[in-house]
Amino acid sequence: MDATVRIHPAVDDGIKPANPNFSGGTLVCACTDRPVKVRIEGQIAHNHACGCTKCWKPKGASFSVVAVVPHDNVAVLENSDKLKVVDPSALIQRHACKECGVHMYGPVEREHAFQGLDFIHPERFQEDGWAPPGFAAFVSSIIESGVDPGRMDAIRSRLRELGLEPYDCLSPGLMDAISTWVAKKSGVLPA
Ligand SMILES: N[C@@H](CCC(=O)N[C@@H](CS)C(=O)NCC(=O)O)C(=O)O
Ligand SMILES: [Zn+2]
Ligand SMILES: [Zn+2]
Repeated sequence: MDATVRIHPAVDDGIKPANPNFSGGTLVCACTDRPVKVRIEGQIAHNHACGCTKCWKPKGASFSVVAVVPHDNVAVLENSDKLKVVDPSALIQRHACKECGVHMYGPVEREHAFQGLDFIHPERFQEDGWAPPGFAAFVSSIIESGVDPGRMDAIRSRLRELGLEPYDCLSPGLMDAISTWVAKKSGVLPA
């Protein structure tokens, strides 16, 4: 394995398996003073590495690790006054801590296949046991953050070694789900 290619701290030294008894936890931002705390009920879904420029990445990481949970399972526990929406025009309303910059949760409120889901970064859980990432999305997008295009073969190989199949958009299953939603909405497929 070429471990010199750094992807993200949650995967670089081996991916931890899910605890089947994980029933939720608390996400905490990086502030030492008055950290934002967000309670998540239940296990996360569709966890993946994302290479896009919009998802929050820890320092030095080329990918984020991001998953979804139903919006009703998300509750801000402490210091909500520190939260600000990064880009109000985006599909994902990423609520970031104004001080440390960590994205705490990102609801999809717009009419979309992902409506009702919130995007979260499970590495911010205080607890272990969350479902590990299963694929890598928006891999080519890391070039937009300044990664040398000549490193892409090595990065895709490393992702495959880690069991994170690389895709330049979302995984086929999620892309199919989005297109199915669009086809049913337009009426070309029965609802
Ligand atoms: N190449 C673009 C891709 C951005 C993108 O489409 N990100 C995906 C994955 S998170 C998305 O669904 N974005 C919706 C949003 O940002 O609201 C970038 O890196 O900025
Ligand atoms: Zn913070
Ligand atoms: Zn992303």
